[in-house]
Amino acid sequence: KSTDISRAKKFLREYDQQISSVYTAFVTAAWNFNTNITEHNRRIMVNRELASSMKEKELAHRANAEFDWQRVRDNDVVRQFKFLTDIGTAAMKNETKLKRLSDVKSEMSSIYSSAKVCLSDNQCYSLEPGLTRLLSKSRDYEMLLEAWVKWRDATGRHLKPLYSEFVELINEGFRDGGYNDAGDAWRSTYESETFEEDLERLFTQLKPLYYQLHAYVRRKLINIYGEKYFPSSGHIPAHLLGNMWSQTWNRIFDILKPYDIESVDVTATMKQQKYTPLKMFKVSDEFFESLGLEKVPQSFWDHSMIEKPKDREVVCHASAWNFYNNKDFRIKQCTDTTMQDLVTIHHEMGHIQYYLQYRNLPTIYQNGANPGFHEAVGDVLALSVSTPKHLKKIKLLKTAERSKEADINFLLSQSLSSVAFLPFGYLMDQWRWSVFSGETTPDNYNKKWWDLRCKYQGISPPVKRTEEDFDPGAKYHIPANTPYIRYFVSHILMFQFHKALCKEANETGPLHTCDIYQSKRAGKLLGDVLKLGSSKPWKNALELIVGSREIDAKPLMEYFKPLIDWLKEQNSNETIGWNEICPNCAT
Ligand SMILES: O=C(CCC(O)(O)[C@H](Cc1ccccc1)NC(=O)c1ccccc1)N[C@@H](Cc1c[nH]c2ccccc12)C(=O)O
Ligand SMILES: [Zn+2]
Repeated sequence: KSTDISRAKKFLREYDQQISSVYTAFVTAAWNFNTNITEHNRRIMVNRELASSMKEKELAHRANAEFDWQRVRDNDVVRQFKFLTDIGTAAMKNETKLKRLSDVKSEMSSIYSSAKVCLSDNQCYSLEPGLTRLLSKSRDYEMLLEAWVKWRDATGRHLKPLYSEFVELINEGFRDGGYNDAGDAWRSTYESETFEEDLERLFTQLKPLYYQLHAYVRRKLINIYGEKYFPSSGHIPAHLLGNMWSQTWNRIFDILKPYDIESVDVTATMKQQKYTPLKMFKVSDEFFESLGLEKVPQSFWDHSMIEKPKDREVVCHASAWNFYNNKDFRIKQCTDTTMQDLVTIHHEMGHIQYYLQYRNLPTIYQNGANPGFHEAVGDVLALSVSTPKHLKKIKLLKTAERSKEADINFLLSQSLSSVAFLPFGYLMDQWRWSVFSGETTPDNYNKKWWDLRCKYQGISPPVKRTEEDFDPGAKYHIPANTPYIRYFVSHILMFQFHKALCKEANETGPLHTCDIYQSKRAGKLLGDVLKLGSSKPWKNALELIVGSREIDAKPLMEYFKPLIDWLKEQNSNETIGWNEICPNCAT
């Protein structure tokens, strides 16, 4: 076996050329299925995915057979070989099972994305935009309850058998790939021995902030809906928080807002100014360009799907696509004209910016420094866009007064989408890792889910749940098999990035008023980190942007400091927190 550097580099060039063409073929088929859900498109996608796995397997096998690559005296070559020989489920020995794995996953995706529910108003709704709008706007307890239950009937209930089969297959695949189970493989992408302890420490650090917010919101909701709906255990019924999964609460800001001044939710103004999805994407693209970062190419505007088509079923959940040909990058999103969707657009455009920044790296390095980095890029810019100062600049707000009341209103609004999210972002993969490890079996999927939801989020199911239900399956990322801890990591990272970029932009005020718009220095610092892709360990990338190698919750706490003090005052007569066990949970 060779350790010759030039021979190894020649193999890597061949690898890059071969793997990028099978990825382009697969991604194209996946795009066609996601933007037109038919059995025909599903089959083509499954076949292309198999071909891609076969190619990964063949090239990994050749790499191990021809090279003693761990001993090549070039760290970059060794890193590329380490990644390309780690092929995950593509190592599955039984190819029939590998095809079944792909079939089950695409069938779950079809069921979830085509699901509709008909309510007692004799209307039938998809998740987007119908149920999403209803969950945000309705203040009718029974209406919200019907939508919450029927969505779970239409998705989770049907998915449970498929998901339990899926778990067996994906675990077998990853075991053949050298891992204990799928969770072990997913956690390995963070290249850290202490990953789980680090997460636990971060969550514990942030709990007090979440508990204060929870107590404030619970009091406000009791005042609106009445004491009788709220269990004595201290939990908040899950369907009252403005979101189908209670993961972000910003959509009920209007009933939570502390001071009656101009609202920072500019949805109404966007509608008045006849904002279209295209205009919203242009606003986002212009922000990236103002930092001296890349604009999206014309092909992005030609091929993206930014509105829900009327004539076919599509996967509406937003996503950003790299076609691995250095020129084709797209977003698929069923955009609604809301402030929330303007933030989501920045999130997706952040993925595209990462693609554009690392497009010239070898394919094997075209990933985030870690998955949390990829999720954080757009959200960092959204922190600047959401400031009253910026919204005034783009004429979505008339005044941007700096007052204590305005600051509290703004910080509360921001906390409803980032602080409220933390326990959900943390628990999703606690549940999934326990399923992959075998600790949670199909006969207690739902019990484990509600134990975690009750314990970490302090929410409870509004009606009794059983093991016929499969409530995790009602959230996109479970049937889509998309890891979720990346969003928890990104929610911490984004405030570290924000603090570093604000300093670079010479923004001196309080962190929550900082807007990095048009700062070429901030853009340069961010761009240099994104250009690394996954070519360096993520702690190196983190050190480059924030000057430390550790994920740290302090910038998040600093950002919300004024709010924490205010919430403690507001909650002086409240019982903070809730009992571990919650009512209505699976018996
Ligand atoms: O799922 C998304 C956005 C969709 C995505 O951009 O993360 C998308 C998900 C996906 C992954 C894999 C296949 C299909 C869809 N991820 C990407 O498009 C993507 C792009 C490049 C690299 C990795 C992922 N957001 C999460 C959570 C979230 C993100 N930002 C937030 C801000 C506040 C609150 C919640 C969130 C959610 O909706 O629960
Ligand atoms: Zn994302």
